[in-house]
Amino acid sequence: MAAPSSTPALPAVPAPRPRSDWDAWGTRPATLPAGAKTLLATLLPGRAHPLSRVPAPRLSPSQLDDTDLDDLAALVGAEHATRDDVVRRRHLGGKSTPDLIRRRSPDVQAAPDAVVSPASHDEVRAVVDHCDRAGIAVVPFGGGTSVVGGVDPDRGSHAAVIALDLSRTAALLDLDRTSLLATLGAGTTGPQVEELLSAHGLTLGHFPQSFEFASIGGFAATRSSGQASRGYGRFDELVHALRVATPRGDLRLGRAQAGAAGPDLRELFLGSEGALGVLTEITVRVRPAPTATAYAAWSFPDFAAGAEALREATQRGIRPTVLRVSDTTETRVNAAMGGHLGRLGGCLAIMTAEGADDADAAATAGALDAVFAAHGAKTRGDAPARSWERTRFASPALRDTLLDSGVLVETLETATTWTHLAALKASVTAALTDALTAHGTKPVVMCHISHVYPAGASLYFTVACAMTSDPLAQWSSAKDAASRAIVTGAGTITHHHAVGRDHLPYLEAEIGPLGTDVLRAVKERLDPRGIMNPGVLVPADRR
Ligand SMILES: Cc1cc2nc3c(=O)[nH]c(=O)nc-3n(C[C@H](O)[C@H](O)[C@H](O)COP(=O)(O)OP(=O)(O)OC[C@H]3O[C@@H](n4cnc5c(N)ncnc54)[C@H](O)[C@@H]3O)c2cc1C
Repeated sequence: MAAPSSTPALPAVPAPRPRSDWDAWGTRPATLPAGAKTLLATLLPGRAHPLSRVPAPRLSPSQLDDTDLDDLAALVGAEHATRDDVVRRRHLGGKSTPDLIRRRSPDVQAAPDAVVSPASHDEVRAVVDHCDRAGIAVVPFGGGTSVVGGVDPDRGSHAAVIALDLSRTAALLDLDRTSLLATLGAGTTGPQVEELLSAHGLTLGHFPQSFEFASIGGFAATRSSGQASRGYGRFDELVHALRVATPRGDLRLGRAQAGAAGPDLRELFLGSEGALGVLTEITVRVRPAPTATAYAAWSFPDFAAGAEALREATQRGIRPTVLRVSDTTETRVNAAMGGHLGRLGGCLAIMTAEGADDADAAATAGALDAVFAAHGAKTRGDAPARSWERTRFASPALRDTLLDSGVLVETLETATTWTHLAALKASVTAALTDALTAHGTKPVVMCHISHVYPAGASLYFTVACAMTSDPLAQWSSAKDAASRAIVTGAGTITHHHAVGRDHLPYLEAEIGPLGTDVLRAVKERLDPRGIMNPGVLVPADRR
């Protein structure tokens, strides 16, 4: 890409972007693709419980008194501290399937008592100080795309809770072109980050499926992983420095490259999920935007062969940008749903590889091809990978359309070592299948390897089944069964969705009682009154 003719001035503020609808993913309903009807007939043998959207939800009344609202308004501007129901309903929580099901309930919806939107670190600092003094819980709210209950309006033991909406902090604050470091306001969303960086011929390369709405502060607070993680690294690997506002004071972490000044305190805040403080400014490693991309796909005879091929390629150091393989069920369902992927059998693997030029990108595809062929893979050209890239942000909106038809679709993820991968996949699949079958709704359980590392990989499950008349109980028992299979099967309770409130009951099985104590001690030191996101990372009732 040619260098821009003039360097845009900093700080630079991005164009505003539409937010996701309050009760769905995205901004407009998705149409089910061709082939979905056949799939629905298989999934819904005559007992659909469709769930409609609620046009005018009833919200819990605000518990924030006039004095506190006035005080907060004085800190951020009257129009940026509000108890208005239309604003509060955009902050009811995240976007898991249970969240979307709850939004369709005619019952009163638990809402934050106010939404407060600071525009800078100093305003965040002032709001946190006020809430600490007044005993008001604070839920940092980035894009609100959490799928683990991370942005639920939980008051804990406090009288009121605010959603601290960080969208007004969106900006490119600083750019060090020499070191390739960009400092961004925490509320900058994925597309805004790329817009701001592309003006300088740069990219961050972080593309989670929630890219369109999630924020850079949220990526850091949840240790997000993007679809291009093989090429660019997980989000935590992209973070150079952080500025944090905690109830006890401010921190600036990540002064120099590769410091050995004791334990790396950035790691305390990467994955801190708003429970320790507010990440206000994030300095990330950026790269020149890619100049060439190669696309390729293969079909493996089975998942074991695909996993083994990905392991070998990764351990040999072959580094495409995106690399993933679906199991046979997911490959078949995608083929039935899409039409794009034709009638592929076996297990589909796709790859994209960025390079300095076409030959460089093609060389990565060629290196993978050589490894994959030895594992029985057949090449499938570039169309499946191009099709995946074109449609990759569109599929989550189908969840809403499927709920309309009485189909529950939800995802969950884990990671483990290559040694335990096959057994973990089998046990989680069995747990989901058994739990949902016990409800009389035999599911379709699909899985793909979404992120690969030399020592292991992540497993991403998608589950679809007919919805019962109590879909929250239905999914809760399946999720519990899967989570138990994960923690007893050498998996992590989360590879990238984070802990939130939903995974908290399973965290101690992973980090042990001492690990839980360490987290509690850090929380007590930084947030002695427990105002920060009560119930996330540390149980609210144990403080
Ligand atoms: C359809 C869909 C697809 C998804 N795909 C992916 C994926 O591919 N990869 C992936 O990693 N995740 C994915 N997620 C999960 C989610 O998008 C990520 O967790 C994302 O990082 C959250 O960003 P956010 O800005 O929306 O954060 P929010 O949902 O607003 O917040 C998430 C957590 O971080 C805290 N938080 C947010 N901002 C700050 C801040 N500035 N300071 C301190 N704490 C903060 C919140 O309090 C909360 O605990 C997906 C979610 C959905 C709904």
